[in-house]
Amino acid sequence: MKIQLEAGSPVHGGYTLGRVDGRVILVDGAIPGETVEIEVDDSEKLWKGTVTQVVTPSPDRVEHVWDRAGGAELGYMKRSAQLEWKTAVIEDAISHLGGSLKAHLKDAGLNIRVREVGPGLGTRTRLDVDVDDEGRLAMHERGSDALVPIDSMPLAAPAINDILANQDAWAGTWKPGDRVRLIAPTGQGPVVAIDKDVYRAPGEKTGSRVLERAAGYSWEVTASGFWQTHEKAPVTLLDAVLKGARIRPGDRVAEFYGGSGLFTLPISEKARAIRMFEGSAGAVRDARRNAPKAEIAQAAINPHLLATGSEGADVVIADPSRAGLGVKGALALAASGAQAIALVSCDPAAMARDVSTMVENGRSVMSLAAFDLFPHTIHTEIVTILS
Ligand SMILES: C[S@@+](CC[C@H](N)C(=O)[O-])C[C@H]1O[C@@H](n2cnc3c(N)ncnc32)[C@H](O)[C@@H]1O
Repeated sequence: MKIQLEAGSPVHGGYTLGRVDGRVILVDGAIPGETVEIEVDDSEKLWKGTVTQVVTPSPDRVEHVWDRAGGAELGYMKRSAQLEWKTAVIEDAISHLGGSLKAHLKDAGLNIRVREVGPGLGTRTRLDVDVDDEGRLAMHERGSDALVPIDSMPLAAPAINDILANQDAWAGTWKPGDRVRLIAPTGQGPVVAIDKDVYRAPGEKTGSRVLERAAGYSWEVTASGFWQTHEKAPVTLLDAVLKGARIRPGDRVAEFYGGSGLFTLPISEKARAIRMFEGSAGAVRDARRNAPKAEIAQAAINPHLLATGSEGADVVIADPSRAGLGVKGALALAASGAQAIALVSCDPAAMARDVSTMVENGRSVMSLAAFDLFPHTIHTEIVTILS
């Protein structure tokens, strides 16, 4: 079914809100204010529509930076419009899921504004791709299982694009069905990781870890493990967390979801002591090498551990995955004796729930900074400091 409507405000997931005859439709591919024709999928209770024609284009509409495959959902609008979009999505999450948080932020004079971090293209240091039946590197079409062969990906760093453009030279290194990670580390030349094997040139294996550098520190990170993907993410998040939490030399710090030690290493140099918790065995091995002064435990983090692990800490840092802390986890941190809590959230809805839970249980937001570390996508990174 085709419908024409005016696209309303953006919401979580990359949609704008549309309304027809009082019914709400989630619209994919529109910019607020545009009149668009959409193909409606009415198979679910909540209708969704995909733009088939833009009737009245927004002045913010540009040629898509990457519509060959998924991974750049907002690539059809100017970067400034993407920042406004992401800001509106965070505000919407706070209004709908944040309880009294909206009023709390207003009273504290804190405005939300997603900040641009560097250029929109050429900044991604990791790209996960598949090998198709013909041995070509490929990505999934958005919302589909179909593989599209690629020889460039504009969001990725130039060194990754060099590998994509010269992939014939790598024939024989990977095979159909492989999952391949292309990495352009900040501290060394590019590598290709296929499962546990890492290559610095076609057929030429190298060590399993890559060197990352930021803010005068360096980390060795397992190629297949987690590391922030935007080249400026480490320095941006370190700055926001370290300055925001105001860690002093006498402080005892508890860190949860510490990964390979991005925050653990600098804090272990600044604070009296840091205890870090992380679930992945590989990340824990890396973190122990990267931050030998820290006490690092491999553990499944849950509300009980958030409570016991933060006992005696002056500062708590938590950087959970997309699901966030959860209400019980946020309650545990709110009840800790820490003077400062730094929460790094990569999902606006989880952030709104976690921060409002802490605010409604005695904590105050000192700052809330949102960074566009995933340009052209729907994702944002948010650092909230609470006292
Ligand atoms: C967003 S990453 C952040 C890592 C690190 N702070 C960084 O910026 O590089 C989240 C980390 O939490 C870990 N993790 C996620 N859920 C976990 C859980 N329930 N228990 C323990 N670790 C978990 C993941 O292995 C991952 O390393």
